[in-house]
Amino acid sequence: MPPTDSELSRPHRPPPERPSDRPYDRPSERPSDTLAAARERFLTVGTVDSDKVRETIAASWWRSRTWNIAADHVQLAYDKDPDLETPLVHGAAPVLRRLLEQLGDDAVSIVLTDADGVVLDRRTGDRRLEAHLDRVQLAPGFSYAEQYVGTNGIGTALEGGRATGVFGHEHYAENLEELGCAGVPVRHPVSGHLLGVLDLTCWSRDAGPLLLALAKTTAGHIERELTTLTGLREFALFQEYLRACRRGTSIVFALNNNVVMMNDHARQLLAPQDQTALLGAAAEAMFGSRRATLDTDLPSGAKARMFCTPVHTASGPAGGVVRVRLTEAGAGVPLLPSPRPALPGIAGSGALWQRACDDVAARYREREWITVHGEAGAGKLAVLRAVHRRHDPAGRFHVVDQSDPRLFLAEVRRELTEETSGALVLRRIDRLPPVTAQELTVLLRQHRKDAERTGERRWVTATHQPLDREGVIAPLLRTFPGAVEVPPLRHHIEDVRELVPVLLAQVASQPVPTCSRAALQLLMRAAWPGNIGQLRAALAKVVRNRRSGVIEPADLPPECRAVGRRVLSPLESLERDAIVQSLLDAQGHKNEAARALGLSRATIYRKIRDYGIDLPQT
Ligand SMILES: Nc1ncnc2c1ncn2[C@@H]1O[C@H](COP(=O)(O)OP(=O)(O)OP(=O)(O)O)[C@@H](O)[C@H]1O
Repeated sequence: MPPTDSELSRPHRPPPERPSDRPYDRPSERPSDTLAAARERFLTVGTVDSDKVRETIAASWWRSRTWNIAADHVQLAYDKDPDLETPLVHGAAPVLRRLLEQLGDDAVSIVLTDADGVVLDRRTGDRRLEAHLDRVQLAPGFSYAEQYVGTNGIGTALEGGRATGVFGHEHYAENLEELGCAGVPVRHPVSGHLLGVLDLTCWSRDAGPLLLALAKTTAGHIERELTTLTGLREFALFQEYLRACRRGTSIVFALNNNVVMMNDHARQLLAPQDQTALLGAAAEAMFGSRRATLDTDLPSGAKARMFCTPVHTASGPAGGVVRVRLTEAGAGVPLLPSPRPALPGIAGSGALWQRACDDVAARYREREWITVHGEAGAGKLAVLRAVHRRHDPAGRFHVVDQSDPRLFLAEVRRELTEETSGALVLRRIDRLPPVTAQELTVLLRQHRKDAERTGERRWVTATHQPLDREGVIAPLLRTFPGAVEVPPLRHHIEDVRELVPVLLAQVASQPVPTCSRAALQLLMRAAWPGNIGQLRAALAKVVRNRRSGVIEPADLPPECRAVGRRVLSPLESLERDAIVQSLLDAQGHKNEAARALGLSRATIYRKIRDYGIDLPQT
């Protein structure tokens, strides 16, 4: 049955003590002039009345302000040619048609957007509402992402990754104040990727709890259509992939527009830039309908032979499976699998993170003295500790911190006289006063000479954060023949998924809380300038208030909710890793990095901007 005006309308009850932000947002139940006054105060004085404004809305207002949205007029992005040949548009079409028939000429508009908030489809049976939506440009081609419009049902649902209602004066832009919107994210049924938003919009005075309930049901119906459409195709692809994996020890990929599958051999044997190059070549080969064998030169210098098998179903192409044989190894790429056992106590499988761990482990085996550098909280000490524990679980692991420079040298001297084959870490040597750094240099040089004579197996390492100039510690750095960089968290952001349970286990007592998918999405989109250390501190803050159960977006501190980036697909993460590595190899020279990857100059600049890659200047 279609909902009627009376079903959608809101019961008038007295306002609650505090606004609720329960699992899904509900329309405001307080008089609209109170909310209007709260909004006015926020816009003029910059304070939020937390007893009058729901938390989700307040967080979104802050984001809107960060994006410099003008509240009195909005400037929307317009895409004159949005992609309408997508599974989302096809899957949604019958569902939207049925709903419009049910709604008849009720004043409710059905809107479908893509993952960037660009309106793909809008259906309305009511002329007056339709004309108003045209005036506020809630129309095909215009983006209702929060960064253009501020708080609204579409953009705010996209930012939070969950069903969200925005009603009347809760909108940031004043020309939306007459509307009530309920936006629900629509996800790909297999990959879980965000595809877009289903939004229902009506006059604010008509909006009630049923609007959000109806939007959720409709989004559910679209996802079910997508399951039928894509389920068969992806199931066929998965079966073919498993068959290829079972056949032997070769590298296997399977891919289509939505999913990339890659077996362990691919991860272990291929450098990130080679993975990207192979996936690119495979994607092209998949356009054909026949099996193909291709020989490819990879960026690392390796050569590969690819056996591509397209997969078809009765309803069309489903993607393809590729087996790869490396015919020649490239620089630093082994031809045989090297099983990579997990390091104790730490998480992370992103390409750059793994590379840093492998590098430290290789230096450990040689007992090469190294410095480990990287941004604050990137995990420098954690990697050193884990590598040492893995090889010598009972061995001595001693850390000397620079926090008290007067005691620092005495402690290092004492430690160096210990007879041990354990590890010594000099932490944050960039903060040592110049005199201490000089004395330490002399002490270590002398010890190295003695150690070479006696064959001592002690492993001496130091950590430091990025240096503007090496300056006074240059001689100290030269005492360490090797250096390894630990990447910032934003360069292996997908590892947040693995890090969160490990960090929660560190900071919470039993039973350890878990993290909902929506909260995880937010954590994966935050900037984390303080890296893993900051993520750990944020989770410690959360568990002080929630000792068990499931962590939801509302539990997260504000720093996690000022989000600015979308979650990358597996293929995009690989590409981002390859670009970062190539830039590092080229000392930051973008043209050189583009050449090594076979990209044009314009493309690498665009990708650096899109992925938010921000490397220290060299
Ligand atoms: N991969 C990881 N898995 C689990 N916990 C980690 C990981 N990396 C870092 N941590 C935790 O994050 C916190 C910060 O890490 P760590 O102290 O190693 O950073 P750092 O780079 O040495 O910091 P600083 O720059 O301040 O010296 C620590 O509590 C550490 O245990």
